[in-house]
Amino acid sequence: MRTARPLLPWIVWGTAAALYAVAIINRSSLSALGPAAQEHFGIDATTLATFPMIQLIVYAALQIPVGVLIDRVGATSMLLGGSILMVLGQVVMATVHNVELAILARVLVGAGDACTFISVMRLLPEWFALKQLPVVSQLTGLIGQAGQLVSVAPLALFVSLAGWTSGFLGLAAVGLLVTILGALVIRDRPGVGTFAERILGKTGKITRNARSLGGIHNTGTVEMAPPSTEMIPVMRPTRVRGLGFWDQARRLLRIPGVRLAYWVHFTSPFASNVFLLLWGTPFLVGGIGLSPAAAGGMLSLTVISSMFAGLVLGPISSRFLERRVWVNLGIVIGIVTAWVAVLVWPGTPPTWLLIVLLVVMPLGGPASMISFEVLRSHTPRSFTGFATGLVNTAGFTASLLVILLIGLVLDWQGAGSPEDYSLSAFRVAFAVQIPFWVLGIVMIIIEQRRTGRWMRENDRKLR
Ligand SMILES: NCCCC[C@H](N)C(=O)NCC(=O)O
Repeated sequence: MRTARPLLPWIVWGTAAALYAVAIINRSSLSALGPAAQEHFGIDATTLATFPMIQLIVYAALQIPVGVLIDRVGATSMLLGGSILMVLGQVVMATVHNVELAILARVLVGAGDACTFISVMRLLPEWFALKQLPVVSQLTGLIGQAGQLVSVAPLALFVSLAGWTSGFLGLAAVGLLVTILGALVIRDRPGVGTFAERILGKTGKITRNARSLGGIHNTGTVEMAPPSTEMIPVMRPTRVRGLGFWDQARRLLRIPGVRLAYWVHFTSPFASNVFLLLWGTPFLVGGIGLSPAAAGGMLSLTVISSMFAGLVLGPISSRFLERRVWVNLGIVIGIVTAWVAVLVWPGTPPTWLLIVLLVVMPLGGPASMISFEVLRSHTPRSFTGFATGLVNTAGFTASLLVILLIGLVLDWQGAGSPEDYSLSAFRVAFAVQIPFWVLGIVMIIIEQRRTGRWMRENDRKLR
């Protein structure tokens, strides 16, 4: 039973969330620096577009391996290791002029980024009560979003003032500072030493005092109940240790709640990822006919909307546990409706409709965090890293596929470059999202039913 309300969980979380915010700054560091990057490396727009794509592919491909490693070596080590990879990536980015090495830099950034979010998510249930988790998870997403804000105007300003090399070295230095802070502050769970303590072989007073906050891991007895849907008899940590990758995957995927979490994450965030990562500005400028400045203004709506939703959805999903998947589904249906209205509108969609789209679509990001709540309710702790990696792959795979398909459909219509963009070509191209939504919605409904049946059959209650 947790006995006190100490500050340490919040300090650990705050530091981990700062590492996540820096990861997001690194992730999107090229988003406002496209022209500067083209000039620095002497590359065309197509080569520039491969940078975020490669980064995303590396990110998505590493989710499951990183999740497995988190379960083996702990979230703190992976979080700090990821941060060091991003520091190295940005140092390479700062110092090379060669495009191949710049791609290597983006691979390092993508790999480091892949370690961050799921490590932070893995730390949370060790430090917070179940009831607090939805709010703390949403706050984590919100802080990441703040990182996104920094990576747009402030970073571009900094690089334009300090120059390319100093700008990226500055970013690497910030990364190194938060990594050092993380090594001094973050602990896998109460009672376990910080990274620095473990290296030095010493356990400080704060760590020793924090033991009383711990549950299952410190004493060997279950002081804090695991999620009530946990399959304790089959999946105790001691037995799991020897399981191979495929055995773990099979056992996880046999749990309907894990599959449900996967589809929730698959369905909700891809529309806004696709829009913000690549196709939003080309659509607003080349399709709708807005000026780049007006398009930028419209895009900033997405950040505000997503941050607001992050604040609201945490308490909602904590309060309405049984209905959280329906909340997610409602948001997805809202996104689909807004998009379909834009796609079928005769002529250029009016500004109010575009505003509705740009307010509703980004709700999918915070809504996707509900998948991690669902996951937590159904996954044994010893599998959480793996399961979080698996679920986090879903939305990013969908995003990558949709990004690629939109490009292909534009090319297929002969509208693949800015001078050939047209609203009608974008309409056809953005329609590739529809089968992804249909698949996701159908699978959510199927897995939600299976999960309900599984819970009734196993006499489980959702917590
Ligand atoms: N406030 C938006 C949070 C979106 C979270 C997103 N669905 C996600 O899974 N993010 C993973 C990451 O690495 O950022």
